[in-house]
Amino acid sequence: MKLHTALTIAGTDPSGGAGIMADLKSFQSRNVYGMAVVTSVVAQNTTGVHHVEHLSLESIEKQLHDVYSDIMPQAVKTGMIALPEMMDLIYPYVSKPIPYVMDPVMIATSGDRLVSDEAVHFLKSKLIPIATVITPNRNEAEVLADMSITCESDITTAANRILQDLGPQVVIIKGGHIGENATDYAFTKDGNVRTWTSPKYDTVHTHGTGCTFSAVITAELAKGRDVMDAIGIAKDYIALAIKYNPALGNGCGPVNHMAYGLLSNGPETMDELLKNDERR
Ligand SMILES: Nc1ncnc2c1ncn2[C@@H]1O[C@H](COP(=O)(O)OP(=O)(O)O)[C@@H](O)[C@H]1O
Ligand SMILES: Cc1ncc(COP(=O)(O)O)c(N)n1
Repeated sequence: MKLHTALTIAGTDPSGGAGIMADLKSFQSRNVYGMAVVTSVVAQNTTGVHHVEHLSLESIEKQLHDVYSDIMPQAVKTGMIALPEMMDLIYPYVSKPIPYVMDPVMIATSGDRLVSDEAVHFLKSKLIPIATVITPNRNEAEVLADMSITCESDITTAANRILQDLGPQVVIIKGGHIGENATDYAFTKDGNVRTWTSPKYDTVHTHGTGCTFSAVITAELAKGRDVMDAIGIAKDYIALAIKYNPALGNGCGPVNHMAYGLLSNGPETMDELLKNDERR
């Protein structure tokens, strides 16, 4: 049975809620073979970030080489890339002709900063221009567009600035931190705009929502799905994952990666997968 393949390049979360751990859970839930290159080892849990150790450039390079020289991913995402030197190293790998989803991770849900100012500058000048999709939350969009976002028209202005000045194909401004509902806005380079709305669940358990959302998009792009369809699936997935969160930990807990598969009639039952396989 053939599986689609996706790679995440990001930091870790030993408590399993965010970073690489959330990405691999998302890939697996969407029936995609997940691979992971670790950039930084982060001691964190639902209460916050407590220690960060960056891996050496040599280690990151060797991990990237071992993946790309053996199992070529069909889509790649980046999460926490804390230092500009790491971005330099990663750049040639994410510029390969496969979809590249960039989650411009800057600050954890707990409020802890995860990347340096210099890295943000590099993110803007180097990685975002080659991204297929970028998925900033409100704060990240404010930094990228260099303006504050307080209403819907600010979202449009910020997205247009990001598209024009930084040049990704699609920018999704996530509404987890804006408005009464959870509305996400996607703007494409060729002028399309789409929104997806779910109820905003009144919960503190949103640790790893951004990682999960962008990882599901990556998994769907690895299958060759259209970007807008991929975003729609990611939106349904994250809404159910938050709604049915397992309420773990003493702080902002993780989401439920089992919810979407169990509760939605997703297109990919095992039967359908096997049928697809026979057709190949
Ligand atoms: N309380 C919530 N209820 C429903 N959806 C939410 C909630 N918080 C975030 N989301 C959704 O989760 C996804 C990640 O958004 P967000 O939390 O803004 O990202 P980040 O984790 O990067 O801050 C988006 O699709 C957003 O709309
Ligand atoms: C290693 C790592 N990467 C990213 C996040 C952001 O998490 P969130 O998805 O809650 O914004 C995190 N807390 N840790």
